[in-house]
Amino acid sequence: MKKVIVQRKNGFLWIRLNRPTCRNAIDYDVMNALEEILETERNGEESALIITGSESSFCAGGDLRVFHALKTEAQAYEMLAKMGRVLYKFMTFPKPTVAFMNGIAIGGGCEIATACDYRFAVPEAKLGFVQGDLAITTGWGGASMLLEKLPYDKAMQMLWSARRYTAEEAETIGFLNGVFENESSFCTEWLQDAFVQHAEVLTAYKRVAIRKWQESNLAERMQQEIRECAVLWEGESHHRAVETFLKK
Ligand SMILES: CCCC(=O)SCCNC(=O)CCNC(=O)[C@H](O)C(C)(C)COP(=O)(O)OP(=O)(O)OC[C@H]1O[C@@H](n2cnc3c(N)ncnc32)[C@H](O)[C@@H]1OP(=O)(O)O
Repeated sequence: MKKVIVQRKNGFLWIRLNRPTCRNAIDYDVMNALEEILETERNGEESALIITGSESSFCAGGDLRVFHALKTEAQAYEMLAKMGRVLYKFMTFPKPTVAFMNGIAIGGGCEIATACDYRFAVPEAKLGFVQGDLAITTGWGGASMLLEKLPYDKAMQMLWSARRYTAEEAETIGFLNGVFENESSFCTEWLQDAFVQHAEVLTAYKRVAIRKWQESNLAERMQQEIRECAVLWEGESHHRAVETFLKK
């Protein structure tokens, strides 16, 4: 079974995270697949990219079973920086990007969504930067990207509280651009009229945004954020919190 499914529908590129038994958590195979897709599809024919999850989850963040083997700061940094590079590629993808959160979006799942230009969810989705509960920060550059997308106080509220928000609350705070009953209503009520037909207009606008992020050294800021997380990762509190989850 492919862990990441690529589909082309009505001029859009769909990426579907496909590990439903662990709520589409991200492991190394998923990171590698995403990196390859983002490289090969940069100049593809589709006008925009949509990322979603299979069955009824978007993404439960990093695969805690796999990454719990990483104990030291250096080991953690290597993994975190790898996904950080993938999310920077997402953030600076030359076309519009959309996260359609078809269910739970937790931890790194919210970091992936933050890298996208737009974020939508189904009404029953729960969303949160829960990393704080695991005694770490966002480790894939999510905080730096969130501060580009939300007003300062709203971004910090989501990060500092580590709260799980309902879709309605996440829309109110500005993390979500809208809520749709399902993928089909998202497509007919939003996606099909969202973008002009002239693809060169879409990419030209995206370059304007990307230039701003390049000039404000977003890549470097994400790296520094990843270093902060790697330091905390090594701590006892983090390892204990993950063990508690894994013992459930
Ligand atoms: C490392 C980068 C930074 C981060 O992403 S930190 C955040 C990491 N993610 C988390 O802390 C989320 C942990 N998971 C949860 O809180 C819950 O499982 C979640 C997502 C709310 C779903 O709850 P439920 O729908 O009730 O499902 P459940 O708990 O019974 O889980 C079903 C199976 O999926 C597994 N799973 C869920 N999230 C996972 C994860 N992140 N890594 C590895 N395995 C994960 C879970 O262990 C369970 O497996 P099993 O069926 O018991 O074998």
